Amino acid sequence: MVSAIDRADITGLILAGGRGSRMGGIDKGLQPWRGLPMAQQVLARLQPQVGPMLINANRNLDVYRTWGLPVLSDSPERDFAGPLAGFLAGLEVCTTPYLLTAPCDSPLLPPDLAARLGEALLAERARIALPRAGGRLQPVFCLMEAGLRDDLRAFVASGGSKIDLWTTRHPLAIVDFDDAHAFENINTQADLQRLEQTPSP
Ligand SMILES: Nc1nc2c(ncn2[C@@H]2O[C@H](COP(=O)(O)OP(=O)(O)OP(=O)(O)O)[C@@H](O)[C@H]2O)c(=O)[nH]1
Ligand SMILES: [Mg+2]
Repeated sequence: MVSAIDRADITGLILAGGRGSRMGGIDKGLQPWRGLPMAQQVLARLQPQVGPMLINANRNLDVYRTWGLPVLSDSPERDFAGPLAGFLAGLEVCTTPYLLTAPCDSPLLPPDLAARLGEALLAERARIALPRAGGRLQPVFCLMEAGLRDDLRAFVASGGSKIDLWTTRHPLAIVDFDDAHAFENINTQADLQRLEQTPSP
C-alpha cells in the first residue's frame, strides 16, 4: 500500500508576491482570468488538496484579506527577494508538518499535486518534493517539511535566492507529471489571452 500524507497535515501557500514586470508591473494574482482573479483560480484548485491555506502577497493586502485567509508579506528587510522569501514567510507561520506552495500565475495546477508529491516524499524519505513536467522541474510548486524553517531562514539570510540551490541541499523527491499544460505559467498579457481560450481539464 502506498502511504499518503493526510491533507490536514499540509498547509497550502499561494505565492502572489512577485513584481509582475512582464505584465507591466501589475499584481498578477488579482488579474481576472476566466471570471475570477488568478490567485482565486489557484485557490479553488489547491484548497481541496490541503488543510489550512495562506496567501503570500506584497501589494494590495487589503484586497487579498477580503478572501478570508491569512495574508503574509515577505520580510521587509528584503525587497522582492523572489519566491524563496515567500516560502520562508509561509514556513514562519505554518503550524502543520508540511507546506505546499503554488504560484498565483499557474491556474491549471493538477488536482492530484499534493497527493502525488506527498506519496513520493514519504516513499523516498525525502524532505522536499517537486514536480517535473515537460522535462522541466517546476520548483515553485514545492512540498516541503515545515522543519526546514530554520535552514531556509539561514539560507535566505546569507543571501540565497535561487530555489534550486536551496532544494538540492536536501533529500529531494521528483515526481513526473504527464500533463505539462497543468503547469502553464501566465507571465504576459499574451499568455493570459492564449490560456483564456485553451480548453482545460
Ligand atoms: N513572495 C515573493 N514571491 C515572488 C517574488 N518574486 C516572484 N514571486 C512569485 O514567484 C512565482 C513566480 O514568479 P515569476 O512569474 O517568475 O515572477 P513575477 O515577479 O510574478 O513576474 P515577473 O516580474 O514578470 O518575472 C509567482 O508566484 C510570484 O508571485 C518575491 O519577490 N516575493
Ligand atoms: Mg511566472
